This record gives sequence, structure tokens and C-alpha cells, in this order.
Amino acid sequence: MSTRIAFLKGHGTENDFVIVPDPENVIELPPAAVAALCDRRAGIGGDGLLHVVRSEAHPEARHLAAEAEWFMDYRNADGSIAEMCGNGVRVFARYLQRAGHTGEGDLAVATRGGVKTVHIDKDGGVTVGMGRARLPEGDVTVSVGDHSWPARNVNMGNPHAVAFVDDLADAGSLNEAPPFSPASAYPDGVNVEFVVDRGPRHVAMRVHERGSGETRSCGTGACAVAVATARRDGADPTVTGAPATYTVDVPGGTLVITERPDGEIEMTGPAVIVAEGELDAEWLESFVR
Ligand SMILES: N[C@@H](CCC[C@H](N)C(=O)O)C(=O)O
Repeated sequence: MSTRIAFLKGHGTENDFVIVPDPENVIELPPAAVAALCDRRAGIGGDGLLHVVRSEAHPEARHLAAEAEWFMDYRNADGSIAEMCGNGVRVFARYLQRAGHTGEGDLAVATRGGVKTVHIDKDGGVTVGMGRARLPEGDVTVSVGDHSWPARNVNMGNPHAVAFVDDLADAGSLNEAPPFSPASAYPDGVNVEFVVDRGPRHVAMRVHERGSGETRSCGTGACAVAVATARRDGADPTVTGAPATYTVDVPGGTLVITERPDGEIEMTGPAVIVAEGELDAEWLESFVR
């Protein structure tokens, strides 16, 4: 009989993840194994994978172990590594709560983008301290078919290009990564958000994620959109001293983002575990070469 490996499936605003609890970091997860797990036909299916490891047991997080017991080793659906995942970190916290590793209240989670503080609300929502946005200077253009738009460069630990469009349908099918220029703007690739206004401090977006394609939501992307929209609207809490809260509709739900006067960004949204099961270790090992 083959060995079985526990997994769970969860989502935050329909950005969905395969969760692999592996506290001691003993499960081999090369890119091919991650891509197989995230495959929606031949695997479990997901926009990404949350490898749940104790910080002490992971070489990339050991230095953060005193601040955060758990490390979110996040992978995109194609197996590539990303610095941060805003929806993923909420689902990660929900898993830790369900597994009895944390209760209600604040929880520190180590990520490649630094330590994030997560608050599990009593009403089911989860709030994450996402850190500060960086807005590198430089003109960027993104295109889809015959359309092209100027885009705002926003870094939330991972790179985003935010384009304001007349209609979300203008972004087309988003089957391919939208080309950008100059080609040197994002040497490691970029997540691209398309945004329309819905009302005062209320926008809607679609996203093409680096390493995952079009997804139903992107938490870091929603934060990038909130900051880009605030600057477009002339709102900069670090200058005015007044917090700016934006509601960001994504195809899979709604996220609420607040930028505080100290520049720190908080994001609130749902985090749901939908299933729990066992993987066939032999099947997974067939992708480990
Ligand atoms: N869906 C995530 C972002 C995941 C990483 C991204 N695809 C990248 O490569 O930077 C989120 O909710 O933030």
C-alpha cells in the first residue's frame, strides 16, 4: 500500500490553493510536482500552492523563526516561486487555526516578502498587515491585442502593473500574459491588473497573475490597485494624515483595503477551507526527478 500525504483545498475570494502541511519540510516539491498538483484536470487544481512549514525547518525562513513560527512557502500554479500572496496568507492562517496551531487574534506568518501579521476576525473575515507599497518611477505600457494603456508600477513585495481601462472586457480573454514595455521593466515578470471605477473609493479589477494566468482574485494585486487608485485620486495618507479605504471588487468577491497614514496597508477578506484529503505519495513522487 502506498504512503499517503495530507492535503487541503482552500480559497480566498476564489483565488484557490492546494495546501500541503509539512511542518518539518520533508516533502519534496519541485516545480513539476507543484504544477501537477495545481493542474485542474490531472491534479487537485489551484491557482497556487501553500506549503506549510515551520520557519525553523526552512532555509529561506530560519532567520525569521524568532518572529514567526510558520513559513508560507508559496508557489504559483506553474511551480514558480513568488514573494507574497495576499489571498494565500489569509487561507494559510485559516488552515493554522483549523489545525489548532493558533486561536483567534494576531498571528505572525513568515513569507519571502517578510513577516506579515494576520488577524482572524470573529465574523469569519481575516485581516492582513500587507506592509507598505513601493511605487518605482518609470513609464510602463501594457497591451492586449490592439489596446494599450499606461500602467502604474506598484510593488507589494511582488511586482504589479496597474492599468485603468474603460471596460474590464477590454482586457480580452487574458489567456496570455499581457505584453509590457519597456521589456526591461520587469525582469522577473509581473502581475497585471485592469481597473474600472465603480463609485467613490470603489473599483473593480481583473488580473493576469505571473505564473498562474487569469485568476478570480489577487490580494497583493488588490492592494496595488487601491494604492494606484488613491494616487490617481490625489490621496496619499502619508501626506494628508487621513487613512484611505478602497473597496476592490474582483471576479471572485470583494476585498477591503486601507492605507494608513504611516503607509502600512491592511487588507480584509474571506478565507475558506473547502476540503481535506490524502495524496498518493507514489503519484507525487513520479514528478520528483
Ligand atoms: N494571488 C496572489 C499572488 C500570487 C503571486 C503572484 N502570482 C506572483 O507571481 O507575484 C495574491 O493573492 O496576492
